[in-house]
Amino acid sequence: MLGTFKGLYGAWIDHPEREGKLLHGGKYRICRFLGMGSYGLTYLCHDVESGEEIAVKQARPSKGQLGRELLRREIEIMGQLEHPAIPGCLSSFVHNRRLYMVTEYVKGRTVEDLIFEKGAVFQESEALGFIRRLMEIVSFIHGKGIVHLDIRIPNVMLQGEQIRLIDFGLASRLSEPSRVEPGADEETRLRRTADVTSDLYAIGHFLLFMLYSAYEPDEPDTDSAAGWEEELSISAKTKQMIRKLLQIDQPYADAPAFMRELDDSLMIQDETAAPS
Ligand SMILES: Nc1ncnc2c1ncn2[C@@H]1O[C@H](COP(=O)(O)OP(=O)(O)OP(=O)(O)O)[C@@H](O)[C@H]1O
Repeated sequence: MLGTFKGLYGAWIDHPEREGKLLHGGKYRICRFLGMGSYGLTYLCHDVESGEEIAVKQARPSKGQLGRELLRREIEIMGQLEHPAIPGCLSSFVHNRRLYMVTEYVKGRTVEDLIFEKGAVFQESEALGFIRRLMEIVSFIHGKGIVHLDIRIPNVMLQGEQIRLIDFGLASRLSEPSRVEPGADEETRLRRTADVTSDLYAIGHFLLFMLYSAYEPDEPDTDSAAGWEEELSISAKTKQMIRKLLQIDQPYADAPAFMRELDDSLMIQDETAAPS
């Protein structure tokens, strides 16, 4: 009974603000609710004065102090990451005792939408090329002593030809003590430990999603028990890189170690593709 009540109360207080509502003393107008994450509610807003589109994220009221704390961290971390591929954190404000973060709005599509809604297909060389560009961003973040810890296809967007990485809600400083609970499952430990190998592990899964976009089963609609290594027709080198990213084999020590191998592999692919 208490659980049901808590659930209903949470849904009620997390209800998104209405379109047209003015925030921050009339500075921003809500255009559209973009979505609810584990800890935040995000809106597309207009800056009333400049007419510019911006994204405004609010901590989910039902998450209380933890939600506010995580948003405060996200604001701090995003403030340290000035990079064309990362939406800039423009400001933050408190409205009706609630904390909000203002960032650039990315007008594009997530890789998740591209694959599952648009039916985009990434062949091996395209997927590797995309990952190489994404790794430039990941490597920049790591260089700042930060790990993203949530690199997934809904958090990587394509704006025109440019890749943009969003959602730093779980990002962490490399020096921070781990926030993974001692009894956490293996997958959580691999993804969320504040270490560069966690982002590389996530990149391994990201690459698999891209490669599966081109996968055509021999018999459609039958669930195969085979794993990715049997199902995907990809080079032995790509398989080897994925095994290291997923920590099946000795993992890469850092992003540059993976990028060096990736560059070699892309060069070999180019040479093989070039007409003789
Ligand atoms: N700067 C941005 N520009 C464009 N869309 C954004 C931006 N930030 C977030 N979004 C979109 O807003 C929605 C909600 O994002 P949010 O980060 O709050 O949660 P989430 O990514 O859905 O979930 P979680 O935080 O649990 O991973 C998502 O659809 C996301 O693509």
